Amino acid sequence: MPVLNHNLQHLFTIAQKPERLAIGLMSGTSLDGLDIALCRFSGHGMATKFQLLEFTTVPYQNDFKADIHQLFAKKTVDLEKLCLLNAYIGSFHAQLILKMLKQWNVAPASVDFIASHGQTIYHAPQRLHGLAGYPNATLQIGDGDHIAVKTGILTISDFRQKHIAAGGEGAPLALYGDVIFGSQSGENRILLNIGGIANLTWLPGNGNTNQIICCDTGPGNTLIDAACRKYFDKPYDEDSKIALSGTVNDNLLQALLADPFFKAKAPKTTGPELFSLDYLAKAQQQSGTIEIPPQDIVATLSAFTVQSIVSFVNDNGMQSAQRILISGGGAKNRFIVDRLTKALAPAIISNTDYLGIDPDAKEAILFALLGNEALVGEPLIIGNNPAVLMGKFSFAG
Ligand SMILES: Nc1ncnc2c1ncn2[C@@H]1O[C@H](COP(=O)(O)OP(=O)(O)OP(=O)(O)O)[C@@H](O)[C@H]1O
Ligand SMILES: CC(=O)N[C@H]1[C@@H]2OC[C@@H](O2)[C@@H](O)[C@@H]1O[C@H](C)C(=O)O
Repeated sequence: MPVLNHNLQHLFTIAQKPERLAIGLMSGTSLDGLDIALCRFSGHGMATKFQLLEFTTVPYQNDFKADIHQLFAKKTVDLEKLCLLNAYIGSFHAQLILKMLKQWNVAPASVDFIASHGQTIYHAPQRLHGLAGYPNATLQIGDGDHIAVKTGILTISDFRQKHIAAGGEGAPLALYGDVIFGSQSGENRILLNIGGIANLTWLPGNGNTNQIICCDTGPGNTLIDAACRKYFDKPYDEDSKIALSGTVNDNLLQALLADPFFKAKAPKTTGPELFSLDYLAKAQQQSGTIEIPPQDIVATLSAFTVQSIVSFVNDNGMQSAQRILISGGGAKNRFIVDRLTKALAPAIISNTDYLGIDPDAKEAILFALLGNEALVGEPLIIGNNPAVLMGKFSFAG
C-alpha cells in the first residue's frame, strides 16, 4: 500500500494539532518593511481562536526599496530583475524570519507554518487593464519555496491567485479575517484599513452575510507618501505635520475625485498602478493647480483619502455604522482620522485594538489566519464572494 511521503505526513500532523504556531508575513504597497506576526491558532472559521505572541515591522533599507521600485506598479520592467527579485525576496524574507525568531527565543522547529503574502508588484483588475479577453490579474513575488527551504518551515503563499480563479479580483482578502474577528451581532461595523491603498469591510449587525461588503475605497497613504518623497524628501507625512500646515485646494480635490474608479460598483480593487504621481499631475493640470505650494498638495491628497472613504460609505448605505475600527499606518495620521471622525459621526471611531488586534499587525495576522484556514478550514460562504481556501504549499524538504 502506498504511504504518504514525509511532507504530506508532516502536513497531516500539523492539521491534526489542537493548536498551531504560525508566522504571518505582509509586505504592503507602502514598501515600508516586512510585517512579521507570530500567532497561535486553534480552531478555524468563525470558531477561530488566536493570540498574537510577537509582532514587528522590519524596515526595508533604501537600496532594497529602490530595487523593488524598479518593478513596482510599472507596465514595463527588466525581466531579469523580476526573475532575480522573485527568488531574492523569498530568501531575504526567510533571513528576516530567522533573525526575529532568534530574537524572540523561538525555535524554528516549533513553528508549524509560515503564511506569506509576498510583495505585490502589479495589480491589474480588468477595470484597470481594459484588455478584452484577459482576466483580472495580480502578481506577488518572493517565492514560498525559498522561504520554506531556508527556514525549514512549511510555507503557504501566493494567496491571491485562487481568489481570482474563483471569480474575484484577488483582493481585498481582509474580508475573510474581518468577518471572523470583527462581526458583532447587533452592531453595524466598518473595519477600515488605511495602508498604501484603503479598504473597508462593512459588517451589518443583523448578521446577514449577503449584505457584507469588502472593497478598496481608493488611495490610503500611497499618494501622500509619493508627494512627501517628491517635495519634502521624506518617506511619509509623520503625524500629518505637513498636511496640517497646508490648505486643502478644493479644485484639485474635485479633479482627484473624478476618476471612474469612484463611480464603479463594489467590490472593486485598485493600487498604485492607477493612483500614482502621474494621476496627481493630470488632476493638477485639469484643475489649473500646478503652481500650488507642496504642503497644499499634501493636505489635498490627505483630504482625497478621507473624501473617497466617506463617499464610499455614503454611496453604499453604510451611514448607520455605529463603530468604525481603523488599522494600517493611516490610523496614525491625525489629519485623516480627525476628518473621518467628523464626517462619519455619530459612528464611534477607534482602532482595531478594540478587537484585541494591533492595528499595525492586522494584515500579517490576516495571512496567518488564511494559512490556518488553508490547513484546517472550510470555504467561508459570504454573499457572492469567492468561497475558496487560498494559498499554495511549499515544503521544506
Ligand atoms: N506616524 C505616522 N503618521 C502618519 N502616517 C503614518 C505614520 N506611520 C505610518 N504612516 C503611514 O502608513 C504607511 C504604512 O502603512 P501600512 O504599513 O499599513 O501600509 P501597507 O501595509 O504597506 O499598505 P497596504 O495595506 O496598502 O498593502 C506609511 O507609508 C505612512 O504613510
Ligand atoms: C493586490 C494587493 O496587494 N492589494 C492590497 C493593497 O493593500 C490594501 C489593498 O490594496 C488591499 O486590496 C490589498 O491588501 C490587503 C491585505 C487585502 O487583500 O485585504
